[in-house]
Amino acid sequence: MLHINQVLTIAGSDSSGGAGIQADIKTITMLQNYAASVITGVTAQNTKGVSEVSMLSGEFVKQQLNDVLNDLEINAIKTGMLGTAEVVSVIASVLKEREIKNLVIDPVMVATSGDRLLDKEAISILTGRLFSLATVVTPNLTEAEVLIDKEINTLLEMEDAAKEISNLGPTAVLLKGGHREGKAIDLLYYKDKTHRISAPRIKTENTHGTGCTLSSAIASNLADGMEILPAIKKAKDFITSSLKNGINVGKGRGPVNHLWRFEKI
Ligand SMILES: Nc1ncnc2c1ncn2[C@@H]1O[C@H](COP(=O)(O)OP(=O)(O)OP(=O)(O)O)[C@@H](O)[C@H]1O
Ligand SMILES: Cc1ncc(COP(=O)(O)O)c(N)n1
Repeated sequence: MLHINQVLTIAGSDSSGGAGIQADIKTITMLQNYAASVITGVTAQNTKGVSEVSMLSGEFVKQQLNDVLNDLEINAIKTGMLGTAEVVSVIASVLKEREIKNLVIDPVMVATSGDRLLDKEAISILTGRLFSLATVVTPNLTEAEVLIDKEINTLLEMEDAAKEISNLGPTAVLLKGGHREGKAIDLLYYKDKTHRISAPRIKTENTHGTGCTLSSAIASNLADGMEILPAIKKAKDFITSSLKNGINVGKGRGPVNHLWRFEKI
């Protein structure tokens, strides 16, 4: 019987299919792993923005999570849109109790369109209770600015920020530079060292779901037993390729898109 590694995404649904749970399942599947999904909430959303968010109760999220973890052999977990303090609390309690090994936290706060996806009061619970369980946290520039309460402009400021965020307890911090100009440089702070993970900037409007795709790819690579640095580098190659293949779906920022050409190593 074929063995397949199992990856769980805990995130919200994007009705237009480009970000959130839908992006995660596509990514994990493309990387030839099995995707389970605990849904935290549902967004009414398209490529132009989010019109409505409806969150599930903490209790119902907990039930989904326990049902999955009681049955499947999950090798890695990624979290995306968590929405409320109640949901973040429940997830932190369950994951702490279960001693999860490979946990990637994408601290989704605001969609590219500017719509809020995490309540303000949930941020301190996210940083105080979930970050310390994480293998990697993957803030974008705006999220990092909220986390350290400082503006970040230069690469050196990005380095300092990644280091400062690592004080919140994750094993590694990948500060994404997708929203800057020039090369797409992400900064990894891991084991007291900074690494610049760089790729050419792809000229495209179709960037919906880049953060979700990157964090799912990292989780999937960790599930395969890869170490943190190669798992992140391979995920960066994956998102760069998926950006090159972005498709014109919808009238706003279209989704990234994957080609069937990634062989398992
Ligand atoms: N135009 C681009 N060309 C190349 N790489 C990019 C581009 N835009 C984003 N990236 C890369 O995509 C990944 C996601 O980064 P980004 O900063 O966009 O995260 P995000 O804001 O969380 O994503 P999202 O836009 O989905 O919210 C990073 O590796 C980043 O460097
Ligand atoms: C359900 C959900 N989760 C995450 C994002 C962030 O992705 P993006 O910043 O690309 O809009 C989103 N838009 N929707």
